[in-house]
Amino acid sequence: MTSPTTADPRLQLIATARDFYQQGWMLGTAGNLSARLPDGSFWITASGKSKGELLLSDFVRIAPDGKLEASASNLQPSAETSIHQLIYRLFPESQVCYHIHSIEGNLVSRLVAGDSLPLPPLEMLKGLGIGQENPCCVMPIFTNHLEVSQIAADIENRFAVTPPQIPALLIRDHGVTVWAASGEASRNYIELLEYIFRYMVVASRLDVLPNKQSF
Ligand SMILES: CSCCC(=O)C(=O)COP(=O)(O)O
Ligand SMILES: [Zn+2]
Repeated sequence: MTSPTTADPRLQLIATARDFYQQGWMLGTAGNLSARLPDGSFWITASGKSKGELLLSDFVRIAPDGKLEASASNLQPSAETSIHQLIYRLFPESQVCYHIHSIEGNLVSRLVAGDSLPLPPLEMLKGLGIGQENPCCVMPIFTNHLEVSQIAADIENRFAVTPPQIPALLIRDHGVTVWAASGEASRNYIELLEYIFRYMVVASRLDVLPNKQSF
C-alpha cells in the first residue's frame, strides 16, 4: 500500500476539488489548488479546467523559481499561480494552498467598504489558530484587479507591514485563499471560514452583529 507521504499530492488535490465542487465552492472552472513537493516545486491546477472532474494530467508543475517545468502538453498554469507562489515564499511552512469561489465569501467581502473584515468572535476561530477569549480577529480583503500580478503585489506589500492573523485572505467579489502545512489543515480552514461567512451573512440579515454592517 502507498503511504500518504509518498502518494502523489495531485490525488489529494483532485479529491478535494471534487468535494469543493460538490459544496458549490469550485463550480465550473472556478478556483485553483496547489501542493508543494520536497524540492520546493509545486503542482497547481492548469488554467480553465473543470474542477469537479480533474485528472492527473490537469496539473502543471512550477519550479521553485516560478518557471513552468517542461511539460509535454500545452497546458497553461492557473491564472493565480503568482499568488500561490507568493504564499509559499512568505510562509515557508505552508505546503498546500487552496483558492475557492463561494457565494458567502463574496457576500461578506462586501459587508465592509475597507480592506479588513472583522470576524465574529465565534468558537470556530480556534480552528484557525485564534485562541483568545472574545478575540478581535480581522481578515484582510484585497481588491480584485484584472492583473493577478497586481493582487499578488498588494498581498506582498500589505503582509510585509501587517502579517495576517489567520492563514487566509479574501479577494473582494472573487474568492478566498487559504494555506497550511497539510491538505487536511487547508481543507479545515476553508470549511471553518465558510461556516463563519455563512453565519455573517445570516447575522447581517437578522441584525445581530455587534457593528451592524450593510451591503
Ligand atoms: C470562472 S473562474 C475565473 C478565474 C479564477 O478566478 C479562478 O479561480 C480560476 O482560474 P484558473 O486559471 O486557475 O482556472
Ligand atoms: Zn479565482
